Amino acid sequence: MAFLTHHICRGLSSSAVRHVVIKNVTIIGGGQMGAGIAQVAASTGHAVTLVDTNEDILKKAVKGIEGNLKRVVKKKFADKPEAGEEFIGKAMQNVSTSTDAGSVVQGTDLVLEAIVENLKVKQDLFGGLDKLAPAHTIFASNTSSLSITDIASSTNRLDRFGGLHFFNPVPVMRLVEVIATSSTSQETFDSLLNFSKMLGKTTVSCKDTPGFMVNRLLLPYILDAVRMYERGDGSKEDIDIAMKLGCGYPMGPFELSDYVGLDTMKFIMDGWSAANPDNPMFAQSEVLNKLVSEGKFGKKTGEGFYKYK
Ligand SMILES: CCCCCCC[C@H](O)CC(=O)SCCNC(=O)CCNC(=O)[C@H](O)C(C)(C)COP(=O)([O-])OP(=O)([O-])OC[C@H]1O[C@@H](n2cnc3c(N)ncnc32)[C@H](O)[C@@H]1OP(=O)([O-])[O-]
Ligand SMILES: NC(=O)c1ccc[n+]([C@@H]2O[C@H](COP(=O)([O-])OP(=O)(O)OC[C@H]3O[C@@H](n4cnc5c(N)ncnc54)[C@H](O)[C@@H]3O)[C@@H](O)[C@H]2O)c1
Repeated sequence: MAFLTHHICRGLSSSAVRHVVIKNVTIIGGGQMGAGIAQVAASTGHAVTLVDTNEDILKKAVKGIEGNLKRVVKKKFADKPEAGEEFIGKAMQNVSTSTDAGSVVQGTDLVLEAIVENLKVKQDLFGGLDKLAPAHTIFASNTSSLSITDIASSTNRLDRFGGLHFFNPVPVMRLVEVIATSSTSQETFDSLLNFSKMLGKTTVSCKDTPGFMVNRLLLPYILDAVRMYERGDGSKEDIDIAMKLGCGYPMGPFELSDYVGLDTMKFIMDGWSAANPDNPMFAQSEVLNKLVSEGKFGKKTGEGFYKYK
């Protein structure tokens, strides 16, 4: 298990508050997001323990992190291959893995969750870890759009609970939404803000409102694109081209959906639909349901709206 570091910042500027300096991080969920966050945290000098349900997933995650670090190094150390190798070596040394979250949280400053987008599953995870993690440990969720307040309600550390919403792919996307509930303490918020900055990200401060900032605007856009396609008003290819060339977006809505993962997209939609049953925007999508029921989750399974094999 990685070493324990827990510092209280003192003697900063007069406006600064005491907060936990996050050095030792437990990331639960080694999928797209968890592995990406682990990569960035490890390469910025944090001791990271990545947790998932089985060894195969963790092996794949670690292999992916190493592969992506090579991409980073190719550009960052273009003229200094030895320094690049050293950078990768140091980052990889900072990563350890476990299939037992309970046994690794004792020495951690932050438990950051990036598991399936399901309220009950996230509550069960945090409820269990709350009894095992030290008092100073901060809990945070990378949920796309579930309420942080609802997730935190399974714990007794409401003041040490917040949201850290990263974007996919984490090593490339520069934003982190830092979310405070009405119970999140200023110290916890500052710790989460500083941690995100240490990762080299730009932060925005969000209240715990549905979809925070980005997804509150992105969700209606993507869902409208799906409806447009379902109505036959345009092909998915043309809608994607339209948004890329008409708006300068790097991906069209269907490419982006495949990139996010259609399983995750359906989880998000179902959550919003349950919370807003009368809003037609969140009504079930036949096309999305069919693809998900066929196991076509997008890029990660080789097929979604498009084929990747
Ligand atoms: C209904 C619900 C819907 C809501 C969904 C919400 C989901 C969620 O909550 C919010 C999100 O995340 S929303 C999603 C938000 N996300 C978006 O909106 C993403 C939109 N898409 C994009 O920004 C671009 O298409 C990409 C950056 C993905 C790829 O760029 P490209 O030009 O097509 O292809 P490229 O040339 O291959 O890569 C370019 C550079 O990136 C580098 N690189 C890539 N992956 C890497 C990795 N894993 N590691 C390290 N590096 C990585 C690569 O090496 C290269 O570096 P170089 O130094 O330039 O050589
Ligand atoms: N995909 C995106 O673009 C994106 C962007 C921002 C936020 N998010 C959010 O991040 C979270 C993860 O998304 P993802 O795309 O990485 O999903 P993913 O399916 O790629 O990975 C989820 C991982 O969590 C693991 N997992 C599930 N339950 C677990 C448990 N109880 N304990 C340990 N591990 C468990 C799974 O085995 C899987 O490896 C979701 O809440 C999602 O909404 C996703």
